[in-house]
Amino acid sequence: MATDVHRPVTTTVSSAVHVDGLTRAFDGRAVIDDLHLDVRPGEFVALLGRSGCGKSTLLRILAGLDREIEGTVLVPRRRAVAFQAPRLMPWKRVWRNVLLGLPGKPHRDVAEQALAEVGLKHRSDAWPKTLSGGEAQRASLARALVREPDLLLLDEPFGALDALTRIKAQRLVDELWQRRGCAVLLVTHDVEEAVLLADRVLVMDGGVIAYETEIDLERPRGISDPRFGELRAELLERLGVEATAGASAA
Ligand SMILES: Nc1ncnc2c1ncn2[C@@H]1O[C@H](COP(=O)(O)OP(=O)(O)OP(=O)(O)O)[C@@H](O)[C@H]1O
Repeated sequence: MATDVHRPVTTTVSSAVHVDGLTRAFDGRAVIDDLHLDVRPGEFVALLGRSGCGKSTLLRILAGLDREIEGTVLVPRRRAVAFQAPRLMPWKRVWRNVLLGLPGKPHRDVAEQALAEVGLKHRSDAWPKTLSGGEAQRASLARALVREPDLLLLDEPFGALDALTRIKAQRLVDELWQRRGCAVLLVTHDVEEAVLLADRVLVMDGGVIAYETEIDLERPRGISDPRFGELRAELLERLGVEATAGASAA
């Protein structure tokens, strides 16, 4: 199911992401330095790491938005990305934003189906500026979903949302992932969010995946589970943050 970022050829590689010896330098400084990563089809992976360690750079490479790389990157042809800023075109109604960039002339129903999935069908005709932050983020998710991705790339999609909206958005992504069965790579600063949602959490440091841990918790997960606290503490330590009650940000 995977295809090469440079040469979009379908291969028989049985992973949703296969990265081998990836290096990306800016002005002679390698931000990603011989990185290896495999994501299984349908796996939910969260990527943590201190600010500036290269998380977004990696995500942009996987999205095919940055090709100035060395190494091997195999990803599915059907992949979609949602960023922290919803990036909606203000002059297009919500449903038209959802269809933006899709090949052919997809029917409005296609957009409305995706909007229904994120609970936003009733805002289909709205202008982006009239949406709340949470609604705009859901529209951005709908735009990713209409691509029927085998790999969904999320770059801090909840970062700008208030706490309550964020919890709702996390639940929505969890539901969508379970329903769609696509692989997800979620870049986040929030350790609790990572432990709540992911099958596996990676910590990026020094240009590589420096640490990873499987989240061996049943779903649905609750932060009151003692094992949740242990995993949270373990990851915070890896991020160089002292775990105190209530600390979650990397
Ligand atoms: N286009 C670019 N030109 C030059 N330097 C860049 C470019 N894009 C990223 N960088 C640098 O690469 C490093 C990694 O940036 P990146 O945005 O990937 O980090 P990040 O881990 O996502 O950070 P944050 O968590 O703060 O979003 C930073 O030092 C950044 O300044």
